[in-house]
Amino acid sequence: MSTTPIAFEQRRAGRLAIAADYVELTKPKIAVMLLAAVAVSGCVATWGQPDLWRLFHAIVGTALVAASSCVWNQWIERRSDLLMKRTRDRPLPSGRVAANSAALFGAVLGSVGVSYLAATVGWGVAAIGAATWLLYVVVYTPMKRTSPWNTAVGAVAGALPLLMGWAAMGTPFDLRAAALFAILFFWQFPHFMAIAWIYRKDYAEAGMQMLPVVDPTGLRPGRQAIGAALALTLVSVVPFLNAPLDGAPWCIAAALLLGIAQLLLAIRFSVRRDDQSARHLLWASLIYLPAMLGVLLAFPIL
Ligand code: HEM
Ligand SMILES: CC(C)=CCC/C(C)=C/CC/C(C)=C/COP(=O)(O)OP(=O)(O)O
Repeated sequence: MSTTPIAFEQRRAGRLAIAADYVELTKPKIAVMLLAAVAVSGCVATWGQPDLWRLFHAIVGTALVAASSCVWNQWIERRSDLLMKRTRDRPLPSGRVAANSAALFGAVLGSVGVSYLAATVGWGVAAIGAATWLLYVVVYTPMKRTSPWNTAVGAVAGALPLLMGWAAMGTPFDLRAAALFAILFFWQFPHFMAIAWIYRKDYAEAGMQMLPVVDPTGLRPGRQAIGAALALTLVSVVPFLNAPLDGAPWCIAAALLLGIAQLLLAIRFSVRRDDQSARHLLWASLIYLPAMLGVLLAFPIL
């Protein structure tokens, strides 16, 4: 029996939709920003002259392990995601992907990713990847239901991949590596306090103990956003100190400017504690990080 063009097109559209669901399970937007940060970390570790093959392997391996962690995070939260408007249409709660298939997908991605890292850039990087996976999936994800300190744990998991990019270059950890880690760690507080404020009702309904749920006045979330934005601004100049490069003053000025702009929006959010100021802070965080990564990347060139 011959296949009509319409039936062929329908099957193709169906296959594409399934593929899109599996991609969605890996949280691709977060992954893109995270992998950009890993790449920049590799560049900073080698003063702008990374071994491009090692960097490529670090990015591919980190992408696989991070994707696996996001699939498992959604597998664990497949029921609570159904309770939140923001997440109820995800592939698992909506039923478009079966729980078993997602678990298998996540397991394959994770084991291939850790093995790939071990084979290409070494066991050290693979071990950081596995530890980050465990922290995100086994510690952070259940902790969202029990303590507002979950964000601090999630922020460690979010920042550790930077050390994977660094270690993949064979450079020993130093003050600059610690500064990069601290930049991504602190960045996540204004980023997430803004998000958690915007979705505080959703989080409360799903039983998630985010800070704006525990403190609906917004005072503590505001203070946490300000404190972290201030720490971020201070630590963001560290990679440019004591460096034998001419562009340091320009990079320090740019880092301070970006940090102060975000800090002002964190202060505004803390004073107003409304959705509009939270949205502005969220946008600022999504502009800040790529801009700061750009400054770090430009440093050896200037
Ligand atoms: C404690 C750590 C973090 C938490 C709890 C968190 C949570 C979230 C949530 C819930 C959203 C969706 C906002 C919406 O739907 O309006 C989001 C967006 C985003 N996050 Fe994060 N995030 C964290 C860390 C990170 C890290 C480490 C990165 C990458 C370096 C990142 C990159 C992004 C990007 C690019 C978006 C916008 C794209 C999107 O809407 O999916 N986040 N984050
Ligand atoms: C190498 C490796 C394993 C890297 C993992 C890095 C990674 C994906 C960190 C995630 C940071 C984070 C806490 C995101 C929010 O998750 P959430 O569960 O609060 O977001 P949601 O509510 O949208 O699901």
